[in-house]
Amino acid sequence: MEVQAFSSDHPMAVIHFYKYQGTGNDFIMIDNRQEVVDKTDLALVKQLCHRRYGIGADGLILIENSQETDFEMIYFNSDGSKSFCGNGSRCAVSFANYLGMVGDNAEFKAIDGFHEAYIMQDQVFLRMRNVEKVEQFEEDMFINTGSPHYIRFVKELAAMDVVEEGRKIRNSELYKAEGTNVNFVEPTQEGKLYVRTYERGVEDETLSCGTGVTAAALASTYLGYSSPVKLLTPGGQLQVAFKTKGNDQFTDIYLSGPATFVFKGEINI
Ligand SMILES: N[C@@H](CCC[C@H](N)C(=O)O)C(=O)O
Repeated sequence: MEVQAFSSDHPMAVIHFYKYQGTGNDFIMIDNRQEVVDKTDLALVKQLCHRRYGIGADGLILIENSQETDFEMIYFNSDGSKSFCGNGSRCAVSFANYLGMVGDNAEFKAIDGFHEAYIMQDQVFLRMRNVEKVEQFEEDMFINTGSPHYIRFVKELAAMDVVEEGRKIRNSELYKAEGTNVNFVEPTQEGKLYVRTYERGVEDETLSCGTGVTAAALASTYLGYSSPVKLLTPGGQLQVAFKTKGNDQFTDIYLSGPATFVFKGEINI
């Protein structure tokens, strides 16, 4: 990845940022109501997310004003590509609450449409978009939960090379143009699902993926699981509740888990 180090010699602007994490999926949050960040500057997004030359994060989120709803959330992966992010949205709701833009209930706009969310104790509950279809590939599945997810149930997930296996699927003929996130899932003895995710746009394994665990929870209904499904990721625990409609449709999908402020700072660009 090509990035440039920050230069503090001739600062042109100061950006105040906040760092949040949702089960270890970490994000730079910026209040962009005054348009301090040029959202077409993808080199800046890459630079800010870089773990050695920048602040370091899986993604960057801009919170902007919206005419239609409480706020708009604009999500960038660390490589500058755009998508929808479940954990990022939960962190965005927590950040918007901190900014005083919303109370414990919020409605916001994202790249995949409008979302409702609420905060209860230390958990943020996020309503995901309805899922209209599940694609089946022998034992694997593909579900779009706002972002695209390939799901494979495996054994001995803890020992698996998720980066190598995930990258093969992400770069396969079927997906290489648009890319896909790849989730490896293993049922646990306690009736939960252990999920590890290779994320496109980060091009690495992340500690957790909200849209990914949502896809895994919906896919697990074909193995006899029912709502709510508890999921363990390397970064912590999430829950997905939903209603089923017919064979492969899901409505009222709620992803919930913690969304935590880590630190804040400022950077000259
Ligand atoms: N970590 C996210 C998903 C982020 C988007 C993904 N990498 C993509 O490009 O589709 C989540 O919590 O949902």
